[in-house]
Amino acid sequence: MKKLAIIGAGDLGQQIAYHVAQDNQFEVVGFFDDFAAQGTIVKQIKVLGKLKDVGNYFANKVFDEVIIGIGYKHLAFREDLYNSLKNTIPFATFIHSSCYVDASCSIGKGVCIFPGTVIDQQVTIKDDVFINVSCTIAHDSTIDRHTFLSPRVAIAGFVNIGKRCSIGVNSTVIDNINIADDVQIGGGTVVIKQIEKSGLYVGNPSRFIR
Ligand SMILES: CC(=O)SCCNC(=O)CCNC(=O)[C@H](O)C(C)(C)COP(=O)(O)OP(=O)(O)OC[C@H]1O[C@@H](n2cnc3c(N)ncnc32)[C@H](O)[C@@H]1OP(=O)(O)O
Repeated sequence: MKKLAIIGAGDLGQQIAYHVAQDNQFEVVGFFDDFAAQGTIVKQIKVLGKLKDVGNYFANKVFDEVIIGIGYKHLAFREDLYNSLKNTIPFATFIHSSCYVDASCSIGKGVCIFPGTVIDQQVTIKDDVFINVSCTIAHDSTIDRHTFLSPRVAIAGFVNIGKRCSIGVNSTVIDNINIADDVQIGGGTVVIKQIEKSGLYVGNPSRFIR
């Protein structure tokens, strides 16, 4: 079994560690976190070091692959971190075994998909996307890099979601919609029109608030 390290020992990192271990896909060997002391035990998993230490631990074969457990409030940081490591450290792709992902889909590196998600035909999920529990992504849609889907997001067919977007819990995006980069969607939002500029959108139908 491959050995996995997780960057971020906070809530999201801990949830990833739980699902990965419970699903028996990787052996989780430790966290890297700039805000937790080296050697601290978090949910029975050791903090191996800071982010600057990732390369050394990989060189010493402590882990085989890494995944990022940094949440939706820090997507630009996530992108920088991913780009700084991607040429030297292998990123894991974790798809919980309870998900249905059609064989025609393309799933990038560093992608993490929590239990119960359904992804239909010809969907593209680019690198470092995080998808929380029970999302539905219908056919021919694309989720671009470093985007975060909260629980139970529903995305219809032929939808394109940009980079570094955060889609709130239980939101809906109807078919043939394009959402720009750096868009944040509040919980329960219903998107029925194109979103062409970055910012925060809420409500049914969605409206720009800032
Ligand atoms: C496993 C997990 O937990 S993953 C994380 C899941 N979490 C989420 O999905 C959270 C999504 N976050 C939200 O929905 C938040 O309300 C945000 C980010 C949209 C806005 O938060 P804030 O910046 O604090 O905005 P604030 O609460 O001041 O609201 C601004 C206005 O938008 C409205 N508003 C805020 N959120 C929503 C919403 N989800 N739907 C409709 N209206 C909303 C407010 O009523 C307010 O309207 P008003 O100016 O007419 O009074």
